[in-house]
Amino acid sequence: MSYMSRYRDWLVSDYFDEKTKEELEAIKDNEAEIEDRFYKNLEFGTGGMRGKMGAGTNRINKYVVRKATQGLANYIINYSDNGEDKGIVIAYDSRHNSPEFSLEAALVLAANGIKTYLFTGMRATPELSYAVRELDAIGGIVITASHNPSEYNGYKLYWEDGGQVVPEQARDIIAEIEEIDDFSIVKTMDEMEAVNQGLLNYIGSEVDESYQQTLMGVLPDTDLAAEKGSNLSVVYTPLHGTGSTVVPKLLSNLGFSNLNVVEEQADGDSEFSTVESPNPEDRDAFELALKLAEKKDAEIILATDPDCDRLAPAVRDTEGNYQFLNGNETGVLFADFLLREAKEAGELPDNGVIVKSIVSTDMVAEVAADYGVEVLDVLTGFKFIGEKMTEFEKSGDKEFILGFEESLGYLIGKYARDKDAAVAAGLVAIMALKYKEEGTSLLERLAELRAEYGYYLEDLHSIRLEGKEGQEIITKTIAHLREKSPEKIAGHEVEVVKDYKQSKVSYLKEGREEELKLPKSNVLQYLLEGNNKLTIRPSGTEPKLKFYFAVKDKDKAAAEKKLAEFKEKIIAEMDKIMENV
Ligand SMILES: O=P(O)(O)OC[C@H]1O[C@H](O)[C@H](O)[C@@H](O)[C@@H]1O
Repeated sequence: MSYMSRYRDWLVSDYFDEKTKEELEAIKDNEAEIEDRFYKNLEFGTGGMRGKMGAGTNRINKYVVRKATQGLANYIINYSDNGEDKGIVIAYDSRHNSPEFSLEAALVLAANGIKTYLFTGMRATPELSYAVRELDAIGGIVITASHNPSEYNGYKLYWEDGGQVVPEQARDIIAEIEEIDDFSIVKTMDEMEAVNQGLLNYIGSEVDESYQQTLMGVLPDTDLAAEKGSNLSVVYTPLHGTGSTVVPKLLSNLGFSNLNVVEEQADGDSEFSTVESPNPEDRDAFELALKLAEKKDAEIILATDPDCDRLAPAVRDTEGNYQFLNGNETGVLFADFLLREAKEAGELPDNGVIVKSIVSTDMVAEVAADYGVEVLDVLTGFKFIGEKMTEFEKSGDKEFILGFEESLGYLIGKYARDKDAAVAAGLVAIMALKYKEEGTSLLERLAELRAEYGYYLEDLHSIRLEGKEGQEIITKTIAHLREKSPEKIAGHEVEVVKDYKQSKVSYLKEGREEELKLPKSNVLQYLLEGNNKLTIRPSGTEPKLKFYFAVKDKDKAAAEKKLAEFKEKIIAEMDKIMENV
């Protein structure tokens, strides 16, 4: 069906409400907008289904949520053992329509005879991951668009181990969703009736309590925090999101009583009105936190994204300035700290493993190697880290120590299968306190590690390319690079090309090829002479083409210079390619 006929369908069908029709009527003279809203169905990407809210098949709205949930219900009925009784846990964040979409999803499941557990207020994504395991459910849904701007919402899907569904399973679920070509066959039922029949169950504080206890249980040095936590001055911002339901409580339970929360951002405001984008990767999001930190003389600042699965820390240096730690730096510091502590306690497993994404720093492998700990690479997306954890749990082959991604996601402990900014916030505070007690600091420790293992520096450049046209540019750019593989990038000779879509590593000097052992994905990675690395991939969560730069050099000045030149040249080269595709 063409986008125009789909559009007309929505306008005339009795199934869609008046508000939806009015919204669609208003764009009747804007063919580009009609095309963008109807040329396809909203897709499942890295982090589930995510898009702008609004009427249309390529937007997120109650109809698309209902349809996706009917597909999920069919999948549960057709493929799972006893999934109807085990049920689905549903959580949501602070966005517009999040409570409504959650209830819609719950009622579709209930109408299909599937039990649901719905949180009574906004909750952090990692708490959902924990709750799926804790309640022994068949899966979970989180209504969130994570760190995207306020006009977005989304639908993250979890399976019974607490991890987001991985591609193979997602394909089967998507097939069920795609089979529904008529919205009106989607089942739903009355809320009270669902409650009375025991199909809809509201949950809240009891899960919060056991989640908090669990977090306390996996964190190291809680005695130190209980005794001396008040010595560390901490500023925290949930950036208007769900972090406010868990992080302040955790930090205070741990003993960090000298905690100041950015009041203006602690309210769950769906507009995220104090920030341009609620993404802790953006320095601008820290403006209010920095002001408060200066006022309160804070030693660390912690910021979490709206669904509280990403954490960005900033640390005060000896000159009183705040230095941001990116996901790679934080991941390396976590690995170093956890491994050192485990070794000192005589608890270092001999089959320990750290799992990270292919675009996260290789420095961690050097740190881990000194402890005899393996580092495993997976594709971008914490679901792949969660998948590995479940494999280890089943086989007993490896002992999971840490999972992290450069995109500010971390997990320690096996209580969840998604990244947890709350546990990461607790760990940063504990580490900052411990180093302070030892007369050093997080920044000094990072400098020591770089002095020991080499100065690794990484950076990310993203180009936002919206809509159908944007997607085409992204696809064509990567296809062009795949076809005309460059011999040199930014003046550096290309030594190795990893093409994750074709599952192929090419060693250009030796003229040999090997098979790549990861699932297929549209990623190109170039290893260049002089310890430089470039990775290119489309974002699976936002309309962006992403370039990841990684360099290594002898010291800070050399690495910074190298990275700056590398980045500048590559951006110019890519701009040229993109202009001509
Ligand atoms: O680069 P993207 O595909 O947008 O993904 C970036 C990140 O997005 C979300 O936060 C996912 O949960 C992460 O696992 C992923 O690393």
